[in-house]
Amino acid sequence: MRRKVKVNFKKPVIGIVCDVIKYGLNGFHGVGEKYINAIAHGANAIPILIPAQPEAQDLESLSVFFDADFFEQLDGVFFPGSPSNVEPHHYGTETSKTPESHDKQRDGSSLPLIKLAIEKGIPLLAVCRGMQELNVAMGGELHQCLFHHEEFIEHRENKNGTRDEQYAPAHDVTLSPDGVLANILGATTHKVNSLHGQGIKTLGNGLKVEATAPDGLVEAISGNDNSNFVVGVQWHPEWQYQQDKLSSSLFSAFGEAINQRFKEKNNKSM
Ligand SMILES: N[C@@H](CCC(=O)NCCCC(=O)O)C(=O)O
Repeated sequence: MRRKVKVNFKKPVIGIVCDVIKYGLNGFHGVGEKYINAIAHGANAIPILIPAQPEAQDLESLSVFFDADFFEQLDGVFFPGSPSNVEPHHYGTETSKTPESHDKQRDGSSLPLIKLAIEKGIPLLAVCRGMQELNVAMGGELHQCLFHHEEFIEHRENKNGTRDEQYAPAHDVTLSPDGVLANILGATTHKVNSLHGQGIKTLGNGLKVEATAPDGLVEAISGNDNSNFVVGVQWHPEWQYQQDKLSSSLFSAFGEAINQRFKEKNNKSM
């Protein structure tokens, strides 16, 4: 029988789900560095990278290790951005317009983990692809190519721009006056960066709109049960988060939510 391993960390721990990236013929599990930085220093938590669990070319399924018992020991979970797209069959569309950009293993990790985190009350923050996953996990649909729709402004970055140019503020968002983001910012408009080709088409169950772009596209969402921290943003708050009030406040608010869970867990086990 497998024994339950309990680790007592001195600080809150946030699990970050990995992408699976192919280098040559081999798969590597990884997370963009700027996300790890913002979780560690912006949310003040130990970042732990969670490998994708579904079986693959060189991997027997890891679900026996990364199960509900494991995830319940985390203080928070973070779903970072990625150039890959959620496979559309997860939201009821069989034909993919971007078949070259999928990451089946990440889908197979993120989507069940989002549902588990919400069910178990584990604080959750999701960025860009992560926000799209949050919507899909809750039964929502995505536009596969926003740029095929005339009603939307250009939400993609200029691929020829420098990194600073690509992550520079690109358009305004209007924050819902009674939402989590407006509350932590103390204002209802903000300028955000924009580096995505997909976007929310229909909203998932149990979610509410936190922010919209000038073209009406949903730019941020949250759980409509205020008892737990569940937030997803389409932009990239992790980019130079210290220099932007909404970004730094968002990571601090996530940090406060996970710290609260950390303290409650420690009190229970005393
Ligand atoms: N592929 C999706 C999601 C976009 C996204 O998450 N981009 C991240 C880019 C790299 C990074 O900064 O981590 C879409 O195009 O909508």
